[in-house]
Amino acid sequence: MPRIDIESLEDEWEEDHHLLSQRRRSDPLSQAAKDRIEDYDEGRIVAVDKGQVRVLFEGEILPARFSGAMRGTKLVVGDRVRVRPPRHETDEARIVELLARETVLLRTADDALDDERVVVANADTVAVVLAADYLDVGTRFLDRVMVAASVGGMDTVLCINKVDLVEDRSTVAEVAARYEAMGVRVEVTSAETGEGLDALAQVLTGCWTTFTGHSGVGKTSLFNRLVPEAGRAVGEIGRFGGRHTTVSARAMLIPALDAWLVDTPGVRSFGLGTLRPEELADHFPELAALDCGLDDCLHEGEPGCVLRDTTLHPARLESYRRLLAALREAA
Ligand SMILES: Nc1nc2c(ncn2[C@@H]2O[C@H](COP(=O)(O)OP(=O)(O)OP(=O)(O)O)[C@@H](O)[C@H]2O)c(=O)[nH]1
Ligand SMILES: [Zn+2]
Repeated sequence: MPRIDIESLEDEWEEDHHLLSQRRRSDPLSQAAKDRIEDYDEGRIVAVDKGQVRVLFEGEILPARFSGAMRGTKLVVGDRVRVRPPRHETDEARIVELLARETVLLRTADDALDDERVVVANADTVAVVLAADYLDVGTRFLDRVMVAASVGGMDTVLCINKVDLVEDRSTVAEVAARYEAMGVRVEVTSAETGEGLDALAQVLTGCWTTFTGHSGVGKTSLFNRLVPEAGRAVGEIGRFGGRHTTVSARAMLIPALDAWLVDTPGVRSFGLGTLRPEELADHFPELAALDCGLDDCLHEGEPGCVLRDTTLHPARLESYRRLLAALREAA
């Protein structure tokens, strides 16, 4: 499998985006044109590359261009849009309007919440894949993604993969229980032996799920097991090449499950938007449930803070403190 230079791909992505923004136009639309737009049916963006998109429209994946009025709008995978269908054989579909986003996943840490930072819109779930033999490092990453998912309005699912590699499963069980207690759904899997894959498939059914996880945890292997026809599904958006040749996200359908899996290559961490330090606790389920009775308490051991009397898992407390420090620095 060819290795890619993520830094240079990200630079390229930024350049493309810059070019697109320079073409920004702001022609006001006539009322008649607005009325026409409202008549068009909805589609869903399934791939974005260099300002070109593919849209799922009436069961088909079509290449599409932006209408003039859409210039300067950055579309992302998962966006709901209105589509003017192709009018003749050599015509392309046109995206005429972006509809409001219900959820967002942001790229990069601690940035302002703006369109340029959205990598995926309207996904239901973020699935974090961790390797069973690497849970210490993994849970720190998971804790950040859980906050990003919560800020963006999505649920988190934890997938502990490579469970065939650990003999003693007590750590896996402890981590699973820790997160289940917070209301996170946990699936324990092996892409090698097939363990847990049916349960994972169930979680994905009928949803748009964004997969994330460090390199080597087994995301591709899980995809390949879940989507035996992955080659074909990818082929449908073939112009964008294999998964390592595109820098934006794209979605793949598992037809049998009506599940869309979103791949976000080149995104190394997820941003927390414009979250203020005093809001962080709202996105830690164990802390959100606490009521200190103190205004804007950061739960750092202030006199009277209930955290003093609460047994928060030490690893979660450490994650909380680290993210708090990061948010303070960004503020
Ligand atoms: N033993 C074992 N090996 C696995 C499992 N899942 C994946 N692997 C192996 O781990 C290595 C990395 O797997 P990938 O699926 O490429 O991991 P990835 O998360 O897609 O990695 P990137 O593409 O770099 O982000 C490969 O050699 C896989 O065969 C598993 O459940 N058990
Ligand atoms: Zn407090």
